[in-house]
Amino acid sequence: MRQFFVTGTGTDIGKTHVAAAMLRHWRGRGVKAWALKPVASGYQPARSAASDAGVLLAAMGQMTSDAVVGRICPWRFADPVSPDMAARRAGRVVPFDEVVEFCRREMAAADVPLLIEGVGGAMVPLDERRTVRDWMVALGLPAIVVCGGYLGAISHTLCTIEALRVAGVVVAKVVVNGVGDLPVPVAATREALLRHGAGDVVVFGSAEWEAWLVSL
Ligand SMILES: Nc1ncnc2c1ncn2[C@@H]1O[C@H](COP(=O)(O)OP(=O)(O)OP(=O)(O)O)[C@@H](O)[C@H]1O
Ligand SMILES: C[C@H](N)[C@H](N)CCCCCC(=O)O
Ligand SMILES: [Mg+2]
Repeated sequence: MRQFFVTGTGTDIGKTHVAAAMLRHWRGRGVKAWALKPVASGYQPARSAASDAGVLLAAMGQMTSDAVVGRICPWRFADPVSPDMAARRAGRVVPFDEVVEFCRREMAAADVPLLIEGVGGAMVPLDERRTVRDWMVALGLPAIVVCGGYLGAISHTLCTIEALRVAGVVVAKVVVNGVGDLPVPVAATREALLRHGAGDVVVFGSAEWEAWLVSL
């Protein structure tokens, strides 16, 4: 099954960037993959093309407009904060059961590869009780965990993986997306993660990454 939940160690870590690369890979091979970004905070309708959903739609070769974005991103909130807070500020809530139901419907209908991007890191609150991790547990999809190469990334990544595993979420792949000024080469971050039991770890854009994509 080529369905994955794309999460990460935090916000701005490259979940959308990695998911878009996967979509472009499939599209380049004539495979019409699909992606969802069901819940987004920091969404500006006037800048829909620059939103996560807009970037994913572009990678799928789809037109972007606020209306089209709504198809893959039904719950959009303006404030660029944790989705529970962004929803509250808008006088709304993130309707957890509806979000899960929306994803399940899309999963059941998909006869092409499907990616579901979370929001922020794996333990980001969706409402007063539930986090992204609860959403992942409800869907039961294998996870792609995107992490960085910054100083602190190793611990953040191991903590994220631990939090997922203890809840029964299968981590299919950890993707080290080391951008910017790095304290050590990304390969060294990967080696450290491997040594400490992170599982299957690849550096984004590496030969192993490409080989994995081809194997999917
Ligand atoms: N490998 C990379 N090379 C170049 N730019 C990158 C890379 N990874 C991420 N970026 C850029 O960094 C920014 C943050 O990445 P991205 O939007 O994918 O993060 P995210 O984890 O999806 O964030 P959010 O929590 O808001 O969903 C974007 O502008 C993206 O284009
Ligand atoms: C606005 C941002 N790009 C994401 N949509 C939301 C990130 C929430 C992070 C909350 C937290 O972990 O403290
Ligand atoms: Mg994103």
